[in-house]
Amino acid sequence: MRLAPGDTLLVATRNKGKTAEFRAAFETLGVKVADLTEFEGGRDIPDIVEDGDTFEANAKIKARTVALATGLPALADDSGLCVDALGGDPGVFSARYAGEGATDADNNEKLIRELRAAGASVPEEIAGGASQALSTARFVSCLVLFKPDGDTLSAEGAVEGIVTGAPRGAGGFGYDPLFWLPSHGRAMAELSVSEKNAISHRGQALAKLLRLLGAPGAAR
Ligand SMILES: O=c1nc[nH]c2c1ncn2[C@H]1C[C@H](O)[C@@H](COP(=O)(O)OP(=O)(O)OP(=O)(O)O)O1
Ligand SMILES: [Mg+2]
Repeated sequence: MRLAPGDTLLVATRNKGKTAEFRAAFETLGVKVADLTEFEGGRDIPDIVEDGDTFEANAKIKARTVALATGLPALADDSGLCVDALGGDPGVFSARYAGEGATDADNNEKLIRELRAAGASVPEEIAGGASQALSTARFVSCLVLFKPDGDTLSAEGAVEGIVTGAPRGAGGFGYDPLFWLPSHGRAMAELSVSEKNAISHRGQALAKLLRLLGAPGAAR
């Protein structure tokens, strides 16, 4: 599959934060992005049950569902936060950490509560200037591009950071205000979309996927 300027790529998500990041990345290729709330018939696709055990399984479920419903190639992301002090949780359960229908605020509150209850902390030399550093962690993203002929391409990316109990920034979405980047001295939510794409789990996965598609260096 080739992505050419003027093409529209369907993204199998209802998360506007993800859409904004994909849109910014694909803009550099002249490729338009439409999510499930935007493309013709997208709203009619029922909520997709993400019951896979891995990010890749869930991304494939989302991409396949949308590609088969539309007859067009579809890109999906499944992602989450893996926190060391919680044994890798919430991982694939990140979106529903505080229960089905949980908001980002609910999930962030629960994360801080659980880490405080566990007495988690990070030594200053690792915390990299974070205040209230609670645990090392990584964001993970798996992207799957499902083509209507059944062919799939997938790519994964991860970014390391520190979960803090002191939210910062108003950008991004999800757990971004709690995710401190020692190398940048800022929280993920303090980055612009393009700064985030340049380092994030999703940005790295997308760069790999574009390389697999033969668009070297694009979108970063
Ligand atoms: O860059 C990120 N910055 C902050 N938080 C993030 C990020 N990337 C994933 N996350 C969190 C949000 C959500 O709690 C879960 C993703 O869950 P996930 O099912 O993949 O996405 P979603 O339900 O929001 O949208 P959709 O499934 O329609 O693509 O991990
Ligand atoms: Mg989801």
